[in-house]
Amino acid sequence: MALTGDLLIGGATRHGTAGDIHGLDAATGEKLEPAFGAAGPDDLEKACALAAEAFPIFRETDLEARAVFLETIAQNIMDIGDELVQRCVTETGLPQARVEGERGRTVGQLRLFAATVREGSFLEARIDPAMPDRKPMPRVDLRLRNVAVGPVAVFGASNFPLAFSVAGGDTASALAAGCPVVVKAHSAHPGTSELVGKAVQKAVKDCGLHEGVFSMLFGSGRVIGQGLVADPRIKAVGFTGSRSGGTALMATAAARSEPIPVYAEMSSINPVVLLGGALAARGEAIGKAFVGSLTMGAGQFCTNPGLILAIDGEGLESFVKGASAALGEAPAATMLTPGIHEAYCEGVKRLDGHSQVQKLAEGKVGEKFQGQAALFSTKAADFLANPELQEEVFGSTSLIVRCADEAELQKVLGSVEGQLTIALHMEEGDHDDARKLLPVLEEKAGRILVNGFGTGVEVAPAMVHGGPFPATSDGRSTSVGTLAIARFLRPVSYQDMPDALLPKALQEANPLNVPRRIDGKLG
Ligand SMILES: NC(=O)C1=CN([C@@H]2O[C@H](COP(=O)(O)OP(=O)(O)OC[C@H]3O[C@@H](n4cnc5c(N)ncnc54)[C@H](OP(=O)(O)O)[C@@H]3O)[C@@H](O)[C@H]2O)C=CC1
Ligand SMILES: O=C(O)CCC(=O)C(=O)O
Repeated sequence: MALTGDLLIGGATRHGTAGDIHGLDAATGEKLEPAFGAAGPDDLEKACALAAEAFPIFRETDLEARAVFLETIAQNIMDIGDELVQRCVTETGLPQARVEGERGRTVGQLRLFAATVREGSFLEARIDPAMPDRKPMPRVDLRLRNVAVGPVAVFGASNFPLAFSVAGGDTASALAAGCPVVVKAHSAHPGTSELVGKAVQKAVKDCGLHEGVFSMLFGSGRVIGQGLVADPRIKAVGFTGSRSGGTALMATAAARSEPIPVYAEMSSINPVVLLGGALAARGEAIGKAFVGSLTMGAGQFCTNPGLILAIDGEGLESFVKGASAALGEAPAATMLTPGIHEAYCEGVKRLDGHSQVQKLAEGKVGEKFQGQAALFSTKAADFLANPELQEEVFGSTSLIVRCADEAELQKVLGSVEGQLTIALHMEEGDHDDARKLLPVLEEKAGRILVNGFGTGVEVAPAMVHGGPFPATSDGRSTSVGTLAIARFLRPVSYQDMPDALLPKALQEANPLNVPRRIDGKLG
């Protein structure tokens, strides 16, 4: 399919006239064709108007029809074939196998949401039947279900050009909830975005849905992205990216005359705690495994292990030995954009130049836009005294914090900001120490994992890919897994509503056959 660089506004395509955006070859920095036309105010207006028009119809689509729509998107993405993989590899510098794997994850995610919609428990249907004879007061008939919140703005992420982008988890969960979506495409992979966007647009048509269910705009975040979040027809936002971008959108959403929720996944350094028994038993092996996680995808994962915590001693030295040896062999890797590469190099330079930080090891030197992995170390007291050492360096760099004892380890954990993940490495003999740490780990992170690393998030019902600020803007939510749908739903209660007027999910005969909690019990 020849790329056109057009905006997708409902069922139409049109070339934006507010400036040109070019994808870049991530490996060389060269401009790629075609030029993508940035959206202007009229395009934004049209996309939001169509989304608002589609909303009342789309939110009441049959569950089966909505599930088929999600499956059709998945199939249409697969039908693009190799062209999608090749364009994505060129625009992002990610290896082909990774892009193919991510495509599998993306379509798997869409199909999982289709199954979630069919199953129906996301509606949270509850019925508390009337008790006319209750004394001293009769009880009213109360019925509750979730409804979609309204049109959702989705910001594609640079580092997961498929799974967290145009048809990624935010879009899939918003559509599953019954919300039309307007995507602000990430300028780092516009060709990939157009191909996937057209697959979604075609699915809307294939399934006979209102054209306003999906639109996609190119343009600068500060202009078109801000305009989208400020538009009164948008009722929620999904975002994955930088802390500065996420917090800017939170401020815009909060300043509206009708404030709306922003679900932004932003900054996390994902502490890895190495307990004594594990270090003694297999410190070197953990060090080697850690480098695998650190360098995966050039370290451009929000779950990247950016902080290692352990009590100083022989065990930690064996970890350092294993990690340093593996890191020395780690090839440099092309980063997503020249800007992200530059930010990474600056971050590494900052750590390298810090008077309280020592460099322990480096990966192989690379070419122009390739990131060289690095491992640093500092003392816990210095880490506590220098809060800037907590700042995320987005890429393959990590900092070891050497603690004097358990109390200092607890103190360091208590000082870190909210995280997506915290990993514990332990043996059975470490259970007592781990038990003492669990309360602070629960307070700090959305996912606590054992003897592993946070990279490579499973898309599953029990997954939490979230965490307290700044990991996300709302630690009560997840952007991965079936629970992600809850971000785009709100409960409505119906009191003494005649059966004929009730939504199907709450009618006495349960015509949708959805799970319901009757008088507090699942029936
Ligand atoms: N923790 C994580 O998961 C991730 C963190 N990052 C961090 O972000 C840095 C830059 O990467 P990038 O992916 O471009 O992330 P950004 O946050 O810069 O961009 C993400 C999206 O938000 C838009 N945007 C950025 N700033 C604003 C703003 N003030 N108002 C409205 N929209 C905005 C961007 O548009 P436009 O590009 O047009 O400005 C883009 O579409 C990385 O170096 C890394 O530090 C990146 C990816 C993931
Ligand atoms: O680790 C993963 O698979 C997902 C990571 C992620 O959400 C991100 O890097 O933005």
